[in-house]
Amino acid sequence: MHRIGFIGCGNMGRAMVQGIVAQGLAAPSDIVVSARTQATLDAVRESFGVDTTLDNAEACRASTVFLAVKPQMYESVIAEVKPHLAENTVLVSIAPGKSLAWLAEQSGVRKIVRLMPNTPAAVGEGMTSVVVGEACEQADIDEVLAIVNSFGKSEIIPEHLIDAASAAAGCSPAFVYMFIESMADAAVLEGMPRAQAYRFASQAVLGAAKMVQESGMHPGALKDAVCSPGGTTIEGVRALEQRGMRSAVMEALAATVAKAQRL
Ligand SMILES: NC(=O)C1=CN([C@@H]2O[C@H](COP(=O)(O)OP(=O)(O)OC[C@H]3O[C@@H](n4cnc5c(N)ncnc54)[C@H](OP(=O)(O)O)[C@@H]3O)[C@@H](O)[C@H]2O)C=CC1
Ligand SMILES: O=C(O)[C@@H]1CCC=N1
Repeated sequence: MHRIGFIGCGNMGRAMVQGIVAQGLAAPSDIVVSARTQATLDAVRESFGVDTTLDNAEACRASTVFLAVKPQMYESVIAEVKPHLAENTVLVSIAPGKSLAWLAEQSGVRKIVRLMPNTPAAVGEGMTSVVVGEACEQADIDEVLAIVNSFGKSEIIPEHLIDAASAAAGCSPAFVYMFIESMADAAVLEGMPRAQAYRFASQAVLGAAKMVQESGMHPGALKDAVCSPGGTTIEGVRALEQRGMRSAVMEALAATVAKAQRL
């Protein structure tokens, strides 16, 4: 594995660095991270032993450079590092709303990959969508896939699907955490201690997700198998449907897509 650069190391950058280091894909000394503040760099170095710098140009001395700053910072950070990006660098964007064409125009870089990762990368259970720019060679693609597969699963998709992929996997962990929190609140309401409620709710979500992935059954059939006739679960299904659960979730994901298109 060649040297990997990260410009920005907040919630998402940190999750990726954590995943890469934990899986041993790259030695910490082969990862260089830049950020805005020394406090972030000290924390990242302390946690993962990677090289750190306040100089974004230093993070560009790598074969693959991740831009892990907020979309609103992309234009200024790209302008700053443009003179330091080598001809053969693979520039990796993780921002919603920034197209391959826009990234190429701003950076002057030929080889560009758009990713949409998610924070479960930190525990090796990420789901990353990968949009490969035309100028990338197979070796570049292999290198990026090796990186993202070190912290979870990935799929190459066409660019027009990235907002859908971002809604379904990039943003959705936030909604799942809200679901887990709500279920735990309900258990606490019934008297269960808070920490125990999080263990129960989170393990149920983990198990249900594995059932979808491994049973080969339709999610609706899996739901039916939980609903005993005249039982307790179907009462809960009715309550959720009365409150428009499916529509609420679809509206939430559609809102993320609409925002990505405004960025
Ligand atoms: N959070 C998530 O779940 C996901 C985020 N993304 C994308 O990842 C990107 C980062 O998001 P996220 O990690 O949540 O944001 P954060 O705000 O947590 O992190 C942003 C990072 O950028 C650094 N930064 C800010 N300005 C500069 C600069 N001028 N030069 C170098 N570094 C700078 C900050 O440094 P400092 O800490 O020192 O202030 C910080 O480390 C965004 O484009 C987002 O859309 C994609 C998928 C999922
Ligand atoms: O909220 C955001 O914009 C980023 C992109 C996907 C998840 N977090």
